[in-house]
Amino acid sequence: MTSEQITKAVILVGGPSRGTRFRPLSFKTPKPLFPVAGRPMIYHHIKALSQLGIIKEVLIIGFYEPELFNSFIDSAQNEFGIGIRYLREYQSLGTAGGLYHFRDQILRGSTERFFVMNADVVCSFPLQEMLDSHIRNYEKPKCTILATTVEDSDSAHRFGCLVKNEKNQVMHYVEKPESFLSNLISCGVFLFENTIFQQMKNIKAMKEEKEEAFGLEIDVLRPMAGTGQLYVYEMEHFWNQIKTPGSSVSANRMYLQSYMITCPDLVTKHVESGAEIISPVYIHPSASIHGTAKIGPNVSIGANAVVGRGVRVAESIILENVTLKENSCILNSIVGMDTNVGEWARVEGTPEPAPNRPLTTNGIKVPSITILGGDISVEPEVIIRNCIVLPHKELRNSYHNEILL
Ligand SMILES: Nc1nc2c(ncn2[C@@H]2O[C@H](COP(=O)(O)OP(=O)(O)O[C@H]3O[C@H](CO)[C@@H](O)[C@H](O)[C@@H]3O)[C@@H](O)[C@H]2O)c(=O)[nH]1
Repeated sequence: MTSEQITKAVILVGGPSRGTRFRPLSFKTPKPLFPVAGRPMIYHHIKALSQLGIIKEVLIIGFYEPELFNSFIDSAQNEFGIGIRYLREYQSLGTAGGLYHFRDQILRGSTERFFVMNADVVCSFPLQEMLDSHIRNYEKPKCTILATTVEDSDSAHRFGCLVKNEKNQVMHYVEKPESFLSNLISCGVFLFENTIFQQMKNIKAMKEEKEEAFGLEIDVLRPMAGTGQLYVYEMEHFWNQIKTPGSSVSANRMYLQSYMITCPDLVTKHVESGAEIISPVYIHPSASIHGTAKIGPNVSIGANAVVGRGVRVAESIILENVTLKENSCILNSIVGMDTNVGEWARVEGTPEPAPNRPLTTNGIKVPSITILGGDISVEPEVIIRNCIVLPHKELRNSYHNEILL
């Protein structure tokens, strides 16, 4: 086997009925295109795939309207020189259902094997290492799963949990187990041999009879555990899920910090006005930053944003067409597009302590990052702290720990 035989990759993006925990940020932009480190979430997947140098085509599979992806696909094809297509499921077919439905497209051109990546992960994507171990070390793998160890055993139950042997073969796989199985979890990135579709054919027939959803993890991977065909590649660098808006702020930080070392062209080192930049930061070239502003660390600022005199921004994502007026301060927050923050206003949150915890406890909102959903006006001098604000609001007073509908 040689690595040249790899030709394809699939990114599973789901559709509008999924990713509800990501609201209000997914109202205008589909979650897979939400900007993290200044680029759409799945840009980072495609960038990593392009660095392998052998991927001929990336198929984005989901049940969003195809038009939503057109301009992203055009610009990513130009940048990376890889064919990229969006394939739409007529309805949610499940994580294996979409793959199986489009198997002819995936296999077209004699595809030997293909990556499958969940869209909603932030990851250092050690794809070359994963591919090398799949090819070199293993006897007869049908699939290799990218895995990582979570330190906090209490959170392992939110993922696919794996038990492996000394040959890195998966002996047990349980998707989101009710009781503790293992700290080794699936990162939602897989490498399949093309023969997987023969296996899927039989399972699919049974599923159709029962009219059940067809899931990659439960229906395909779990039965492969203990058969010697399912392997694991354990990664060392950063990985996380992006389920909540808070996790997109951590994802922003992880990509910016990593690009500062691996890809310095993707971060901004200085701006013409001479504003103080505390790296890592990404600022869109069309944004205007006053020379007395102080930006960073871990900030991304979108197109046409205007950042005024004396503004302070740290640990935040500022989307396009946002205006931050004189001496306003934004910390641990996401400011949605077309928002205006008045002079001396403060928008601040609390870094997410534990991802996926409930929004409220006993009816009281738990402190978290602040999210201004978009098209919001924050009047001068008000303080918005630990709040989630839905779009199209005028905030004339200060609010703490509230969800403003
Ligand atoms: N095309 C398509 N995509 C889908 C569908 N359903 C979900 N997806 C996409 O498939 C990915 C997995 O989503 P979920 O099914 O919601 O699973 P999860 O809770 O994120 O858990 C998965 O990822 C974890 C790592 O982040 C894994 O640990 C876990 O085992 C599993 O693979 C996401 O990118 C989601 O958008 C579908 O019907 N069709």
